[in-house]
Amino acid sequence: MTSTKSSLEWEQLSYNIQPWLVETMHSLGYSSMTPVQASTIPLLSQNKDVVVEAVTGSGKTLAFVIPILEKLYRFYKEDGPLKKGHFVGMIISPTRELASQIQSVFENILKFKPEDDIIPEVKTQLLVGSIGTVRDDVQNFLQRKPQVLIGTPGRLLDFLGAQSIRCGSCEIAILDEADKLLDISFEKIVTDILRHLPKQRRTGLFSATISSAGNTIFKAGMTNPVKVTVKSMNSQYQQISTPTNLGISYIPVKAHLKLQFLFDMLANYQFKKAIVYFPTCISVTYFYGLLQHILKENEDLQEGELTFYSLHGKLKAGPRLKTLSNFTNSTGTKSILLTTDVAARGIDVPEVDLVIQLDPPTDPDVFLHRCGRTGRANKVGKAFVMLSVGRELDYIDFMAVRGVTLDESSYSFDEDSKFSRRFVKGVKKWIMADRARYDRGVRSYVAFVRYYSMHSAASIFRMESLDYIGTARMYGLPRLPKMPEMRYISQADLPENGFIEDVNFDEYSYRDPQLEEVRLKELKTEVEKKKRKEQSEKKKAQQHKNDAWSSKLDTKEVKQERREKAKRRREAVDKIIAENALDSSDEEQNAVDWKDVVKASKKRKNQGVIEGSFDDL
Ligand SMILES: Nc1ncnc2c1ncn2[C@@H]1O[C@H](COP(=O)(O)OP(=O)(O)OP(=O)(O)O)[C@@H](O)[C@H]1O
Repeated sequence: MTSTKSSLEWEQLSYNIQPWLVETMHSLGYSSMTPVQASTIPLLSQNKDVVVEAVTGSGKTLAFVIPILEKLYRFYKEDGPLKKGHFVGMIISPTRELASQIQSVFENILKFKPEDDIIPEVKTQLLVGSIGTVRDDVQNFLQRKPQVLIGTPGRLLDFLGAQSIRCGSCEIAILDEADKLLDISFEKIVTDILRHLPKQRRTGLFSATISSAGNTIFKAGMTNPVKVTVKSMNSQYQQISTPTNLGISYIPVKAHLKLQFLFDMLANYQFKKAIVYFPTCISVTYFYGLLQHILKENEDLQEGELTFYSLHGKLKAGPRLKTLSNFTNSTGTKSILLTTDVAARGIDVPEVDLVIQLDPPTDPDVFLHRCGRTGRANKVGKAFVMLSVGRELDYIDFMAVRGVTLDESSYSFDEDSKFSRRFVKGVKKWIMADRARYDRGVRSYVAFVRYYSMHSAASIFRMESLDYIGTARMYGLPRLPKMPEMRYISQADLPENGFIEDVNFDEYSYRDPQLEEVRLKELKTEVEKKKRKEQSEKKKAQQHKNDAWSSKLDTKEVKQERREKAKRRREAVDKIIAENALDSSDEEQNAVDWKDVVKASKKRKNQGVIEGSFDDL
């Protein structure tokens, strides 16, 4: 079913939810339901499985949180309090951040729950990796008795494996960002989790990008689910896959200017909170360091005008959640979260009004999720994606087919401005101040090239067309790293020994004294090795000269000897013939033949023919 419901009062829901929930929605400022809530809550609260595809920021979270609470009430009414070790609802999320955010949605609602209620207390438990141990989680669960579990796949599966955990009362399971949870990276764990749960439970799949393909439904163990689709309309009343208030633009830019462009935009564009997407974890760390330095040194910006935050999947769960909460709660300055696709899906920071992608993601669905971090819940948002001039511009048509319109950005940028030139100088100074930065830059660059090769739209993002040198310049690298992909650079363009800048690598030092000591030692060994090699080559060359002379002499002597041998043989044959001729005149012909035979035999020898008997000739 495709929803056409516009705003609908909570009181008008076709299924009567708890009255305190209706009041709570008003208290939280949600005066009416969003279309996805109006369509999904009655279905899931009763006895339907659902597959919900609704644009980013359309309120899908409440569309499953309310039915879970409803199921809980029904359970208490019909079966009384939960037995020890049991729970009623489970939500699976692909990231810790999203799991934690869903828990906060529950907490915000539960603050309004009346005390004199059929359920004395409703509790949730967060189950995510690298926060405590599974044993701690189990102990905590048995003590606190939460009715709803929210977690990431790995930890949830481990948790369910504990003997004291009972799944028999589980009435409802939700897969948030279901397409991600059922893709190859999580599928096995998620289907194992679902196997622990009772078959007669309800299941809901939610995402902004999900297909109702039989395979997905089969994997999730659903029977006859209802598909709910909520799209939005553009000004020409056409259905689109992005929220109406979200404007998406592309920036055609040369590869080496991307970072300059980004910094210029962050400094000059009006926004409150921005999310900037980088391709890999290491590139977030690398560019975070670089941009922090540029910011410190920059005279054009006021102190504290911009604040950067760095978030990626290689950080531990604790700092990750803390960074996101700091970014969410930041006020005053322009706040910028530098991140990877770990923060592409589900993250709801209502004040984010700008999203910038340095490159499109390898998966086109993720493009929608990244852009959708802004323009949520009818707020206005702007998303930009940088495309390298050339073949990458085909991405515009590629996304149009998917119902996503990209307009050309009107933001202008002057690469020769003082601001921009200072930026370039700043990058150079930063990278040259410590060779460890170059090493990290090289690793980031190599990781980017590998990332580029993983684009599912491989005909647009071709390895042959990537601007390797421009990209290395954007990474601030004075020298191209040696890697197999360098074969795509034409010989005419390939800089000699990979040098993009004139840098003496023998003097390029590490700031860390220990690293520098090792480098100097290695350099010394290298120099000595080189010297030894040169010496040995010199020696070899001399020897070769001598050898060549003596072998010349050798060949002269050998030839002479051979000539004399042949002469002696000829004389011997002539002698035999002369003696035989005296015996019989008939034999003269034979003598000539024999001479021929000897000649032919010699010829064959010289041609390398294996010699047989004379009869073989
Ligand atoms: N009925 C409502 N009225 C107004 N705002 C709402 C309503 N329901 C939810 N919201 C707000 O809308 C925002 C987006 O909601 P939510 O995070 O559930 O979106 P989503 O559809 O799950 O998005 P995504 O696909 O990106 O995960 C939240 O800030 C939430 O508070």
